[in-house]
This record gives sequence, C-alpha cells and structure tokens, in this order.
Amino acid sequence: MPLSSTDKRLLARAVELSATALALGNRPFGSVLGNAQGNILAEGQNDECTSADPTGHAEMNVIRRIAGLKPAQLKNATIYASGEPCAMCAAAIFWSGIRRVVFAASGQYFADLEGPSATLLPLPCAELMRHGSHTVEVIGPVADTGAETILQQAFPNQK
Ligand SMILES: Nc1nc2[nH]cnc2c(=O)[nH]1
Repeated sequence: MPLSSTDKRLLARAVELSATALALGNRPFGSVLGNAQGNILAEGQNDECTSADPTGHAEMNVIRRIAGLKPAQLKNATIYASGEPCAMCAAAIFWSGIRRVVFAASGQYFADLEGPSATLLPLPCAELMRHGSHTVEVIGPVADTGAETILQQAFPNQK
C-alpha cells in the first residue's frame, strides 16, 4: 500500500529527530508513534551516548513512553523510524502491540556506512515479525526522506 500523506509527514518528523539526536552527540536515529488520524502519540530519539544506556535506541525510547495508552490505541498505531528497527527494537515493537512499522533507511545501509567496526545483529525487521503470533506490517526502506544524508554525517569518512 502506498504511503499516505500522514505517513510521509510522521516519517519526516522521525528523520528530523534523527538530526536532533546527532546534534546532541547521539547516534542519528529518531522515531515517532502516530495514530490513524495523524496525531503524534509519542516521540523518541537515540540517546545511547548521552545516557550511557545501550538500549537507548529511538524506538525503545518511544515504547518507554507509551504507558497509559490502551491496547486498541497501540493496535491501530504506526511507529515511524528514520532507520530500520534493529532486532531489539523490532521485538519491543512486537511485544508492545503496535501493528505497523514504517522506516526510512535500511539496516543494511547504515551497517555498510559504519563499516567493519559496526556491531551487527543483522535480522531484518520484516523477517523477525514473520515469526510472530500476530501480524505486524513492515514498510520500508522508504526512499527520499533525507535519512541517509543524516546517517552519512555521522560517518563522514565512510562514504
Ligand atoms: N533503528 C535504529 N537503529 C539503531 N542502531 C543503533 N541505534 C539505533 C536506533 O536508535 N535506531
């Protein structure tokens, strides 16, 4: 299914947050949880470096902020991510009850940018979700969001 204008706007916000994360000295990832009406329910950005919490990925930080939302709200929500959710974040998305993921840059793209020093657990988000007992729709990589440009700024010597 093609992306709606709401999808494009909320994905753009996730990419904007990835730039903020980078500017604050963190890894360049941002994420937004939105409902079908296009309202933002939660936002998060990577804070791995400044918090010294290795689980401080953008999507994890969004999920940490969903307390209080009802299961039906989560079921009908979409999580937008500037980069493909890693295996940790994909599992957290699955367990949260969120049923739709839209991401910009692929995990392969930023693994290639980081080069041999990258810490990798290369399990594509869609593949992980295929093992679940309920369906989570995964859409991405989405082109032309600007996410790759921000990732390149974090690894300027690699490409
Ligand atoms: N999608 C995503 N991938 C990451 N890899 C390292 N940190 C992150 C993050 O915050 N989000």
